Amino acid sequence: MRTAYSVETVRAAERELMARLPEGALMQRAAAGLAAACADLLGRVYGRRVVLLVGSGDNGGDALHAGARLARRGAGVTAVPLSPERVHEGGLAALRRAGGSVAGVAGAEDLIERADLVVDGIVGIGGKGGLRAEAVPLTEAAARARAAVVAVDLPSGVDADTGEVHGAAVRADLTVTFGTHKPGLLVDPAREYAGSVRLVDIGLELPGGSAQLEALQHADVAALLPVPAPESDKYRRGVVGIAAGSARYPGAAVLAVAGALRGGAGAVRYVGPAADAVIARFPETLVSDQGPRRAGRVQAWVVGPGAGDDADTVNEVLRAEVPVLVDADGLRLAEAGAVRRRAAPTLMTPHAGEAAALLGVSREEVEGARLAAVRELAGRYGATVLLKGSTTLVADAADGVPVRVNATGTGWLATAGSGDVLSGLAGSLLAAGLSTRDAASAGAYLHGLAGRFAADGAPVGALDVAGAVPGAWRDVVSG
Ligand SMILES: NC(=O)C1=CN([C@@H]2O[C@H](COP(=O)(O)OP(=O)(O)OC[C@H]3O[C@@H](n4cnc5c(N)ncnc54)[C@H](O)[C@@H]3O)[C@@H](O)[C@H]2O)[C@@H](O)CC1
Ligand SMILES: [K+]
Repeated sequence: MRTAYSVETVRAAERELMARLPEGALMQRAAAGLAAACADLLGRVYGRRVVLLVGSGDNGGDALHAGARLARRGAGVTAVPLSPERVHEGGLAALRRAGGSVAGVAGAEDLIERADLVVDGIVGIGGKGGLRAEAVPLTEAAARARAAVVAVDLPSGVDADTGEVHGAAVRADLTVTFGTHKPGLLVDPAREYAGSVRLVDIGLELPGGSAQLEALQHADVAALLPVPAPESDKYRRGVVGIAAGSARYPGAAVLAVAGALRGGAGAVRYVGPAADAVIARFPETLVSDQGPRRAGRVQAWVVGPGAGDDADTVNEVLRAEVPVLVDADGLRLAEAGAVRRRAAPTLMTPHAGEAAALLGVSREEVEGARLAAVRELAGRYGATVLLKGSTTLVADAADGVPVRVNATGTGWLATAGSGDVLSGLAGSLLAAGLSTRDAASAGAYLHGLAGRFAADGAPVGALDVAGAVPGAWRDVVSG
């Protein structure tokens, strides 16, 4: 599992460690890791041209000390301090001793254009707001140039704690981060600015249980997925009910069932007006036209995909005493009070547009502040909320529970009906006994991986994604 900690927690851990180490030792660890990452990227260090963009704090200090290491290996290193009156003195002296030079901001754009590598040491976890004006032309020059851009700790200008980007920010090819991931490195839009991320261990000890974010990996998901025991039968494995589709949108029912059949439940019950279409495609489905209450026992419900305006079905499902996943039209039709009053857990799965409608803000606001939006929705509804997107987030209503972030997705998943497959898949995991948080995060993980496998670099349809879920499942459990 990858975890990300808040700036406040990182600072406290750093203070504690620094008190036990000789002065400057921590920065040397950071600089050594940074220099090694730069050397790997350059391939050959000798003779390469490196420009360091140096801010006024310790982030600039890291860049200067790493620059000194590269200069000692034969690179031509030039530091460009953005506020020459405030620069890390020890770092600057080390760079000079190693044969590096210092240039003013005035001619720096030319240097950047000729560089092989630009190191962004403008700001790290001490940054407030977007980049200041004097840095913007330099970072634009870096983006234009053929040089690789390596960000120190964080791309300067992004918000470490929230992943928000207010104003200009550096776009890096690689971010070398120290001690732990910061939330901004895992959540869009900031994540996109970070490029690939390399974590350097500097010996920080972070308090267990206080992470802001968790990103599950194969082994974590494998441990969550249900495995049928020898004595299992279809009912013990769990039955998932799908109340979806309408005369107008029968396809949503088919797609939700397609996802549910691959999600580990022993049987899938379908309730709604698209039974013929469902049976034609998936004859193993148990269908009923009696409405959710009289459809027979289920261990979890999925309601909403393609529901149109059928509020009665949504409300009937919300009165069930089993976990309920609400998606798509169901999100609009479900009353907040009815969701909050439920005794059994609820999982809501909006995309940014649906989340924006529920919160009464614009889609851009949700996309720009995804962590805040998902937490706010979970709190308002007293539910687990899965906010879809390039980095899908899963938040619980309870305070202090790390938000899960899923990064297995691919842009090819942005295809009609893909969300219906996810709702069926996650609902099936709920019926198999996973908690709402685990079902949502394991479902998103498998769905993203299935999207990658099905797409393999080309467009795919939602049924292809459902068809690729077993392959994703096998990949996860086989490590
Ligand atoms: N504290 C530690 O123990 C360690 C810190 N390390 C490095 O130190 C960094 C934190 O250092 P600092 O606390 O000095 O903070 P930073 O260097 O991240 O930034 C603070 C400085 O930048 C200025 N600043 C703030 N916002 C700005 C903006 N938007 N544009 C331009 N300048 C801005 C501030 O006036 C201040 O001088 C980490 O990100 C990491 O790179 C590493 O060396 C590892 C050890
Ligand atoms: K930086």
